[in-house]
Amino acid sequence: MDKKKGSKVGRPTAIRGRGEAQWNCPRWLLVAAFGAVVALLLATAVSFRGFLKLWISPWDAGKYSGMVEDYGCDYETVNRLNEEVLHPILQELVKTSFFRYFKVKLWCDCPFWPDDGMCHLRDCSVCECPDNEFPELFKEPSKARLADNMACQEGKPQAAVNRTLDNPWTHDDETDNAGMTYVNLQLNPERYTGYSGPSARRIWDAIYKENCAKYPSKESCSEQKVLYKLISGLHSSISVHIASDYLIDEVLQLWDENLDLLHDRVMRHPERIRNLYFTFFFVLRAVTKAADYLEQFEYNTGNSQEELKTTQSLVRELVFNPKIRAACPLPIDEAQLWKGEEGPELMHQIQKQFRNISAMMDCVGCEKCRLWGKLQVLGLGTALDILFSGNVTSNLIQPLQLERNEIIALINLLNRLSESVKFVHEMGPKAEKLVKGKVNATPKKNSSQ
Ligand SMILES: Cc1cc2nc3c(=O)[nH]c(=O)nc-3n(C[C@H](O)[C@H](O)[C@H](O)COP(=O)(O)OP(=O)(O)OC[C@H]3O[C@@H](n4cnc5c(N)ncnc54)[C@H](O)[C@@H]3O)c2cc1C
Repeated sequence: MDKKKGSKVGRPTAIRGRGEAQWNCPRWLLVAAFGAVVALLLATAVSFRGFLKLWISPWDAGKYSGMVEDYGCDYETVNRLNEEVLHPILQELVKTSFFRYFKVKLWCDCPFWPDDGMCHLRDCSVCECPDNEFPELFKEPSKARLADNMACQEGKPQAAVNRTLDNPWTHDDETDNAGMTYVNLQLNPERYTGYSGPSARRIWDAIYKENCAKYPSKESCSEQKVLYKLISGLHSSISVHIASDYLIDEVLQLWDENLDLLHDRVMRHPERIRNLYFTFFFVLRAVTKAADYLEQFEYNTGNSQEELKTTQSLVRELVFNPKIRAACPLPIDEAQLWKGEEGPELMHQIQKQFRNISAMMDCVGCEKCRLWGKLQVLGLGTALDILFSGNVTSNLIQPLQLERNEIIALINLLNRLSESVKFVHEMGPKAEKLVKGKVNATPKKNSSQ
């Protein structure tokens, strides 16, 4: 049948009865009408999903429900466990004199490029401890690591990756006292410092592009993905701390939360939240795996016996906590990683990447960010050491040996992550509603203009 003729015949007219008009309707018109209805239904579903996403809290909407990746524990349980058990213990623990002093070299030159960082705010600087403030016992190294007198890595990027160390994941060495200072972490909280721009961007770019690409290839192995998730989770945590303690007014020195920033940098990227939880759990897993070692460690600072007992009992409460063990009984099985022939080579490669990241902390152009960057990367390196060292060639397994500074870094890192998880859980939904409210309040452009 010719198309023109067909279309004329099919068009319903006023003089035809209803039934006639339906029967004579051409097939193309029915198909078009059906298509339109399907499209309408799809559009409604999509916009309803968008509506749900914006108005229901991300926890309620199931955005972050279910299992934390690679861990036998769901988000709700992690949040509850953190708020009821971990956060209160850790907050107490990091105030003790053992855990509040961190030994650090703050003034090494960047081994990768000329220093270009500038941070003008006074909150960029770190107030170092006067010599008489930190515990006398801390002046002695806690244990003899391979003493190789590692100095700063100036101008020797390779030196940062070729050393033979006890902890092959990091390049910090507590036995070398030259240029080391002690910092009271309680007086130098990680918070907004104003450090940003090309210097900060260059470091994050170098970390992600050169040392832990998100997915270097489609076949990218689980081990590479773990490294990416850990760094991304740490990055999320730093952003959360900036958002939770932000300088709203420099003149008035007014500090408050910045929920826009929280939303922009973290909440609107579900993957970054997932990585934060992953990193939190990873470090917690390391702490509980090293429970016996941590329990036995010498926490004496020369202060009162009372304080020593408090520190020891808080450590025990943390590492042997039955609620933690009962709540999430199936953690990541680290023995599943580094399998196969290429296991040892892969381990060396990823250790080298991580040491590069560690060395890159000397390029951070803001003192306080450098302090916390170094501490947290050392904490992550310690967690990696606890969980992975010795997994590749079982005949080389050595008993765990940690330096005092590594334990301080590990526990302070866990505390920072615990704070971030708590803030995201409590303030995330509010940040999302706030941003949605602003979007709704924006006057719509007049269509006739
Ligand atoms: C080690 C280090 C420590 C720092 N500490 C502080 C501090 O204590 N206080 C302070 O005020 N500033 C700190 N900064 C600076 C801060 O991290 C930001 O770089 C700065 O605030 C500028 O932020 P931005 O919006 O440009 O994005 P950035 O946070 O610099 O992010 C750069 C890019 O990385 C990607 N990205 C961001 N977050 C993630 C994530 N979670 N996972 C994967 N990719 C991501 C995005 O593509 C983003 O555009 C630190 C920087 C570094 C490198």
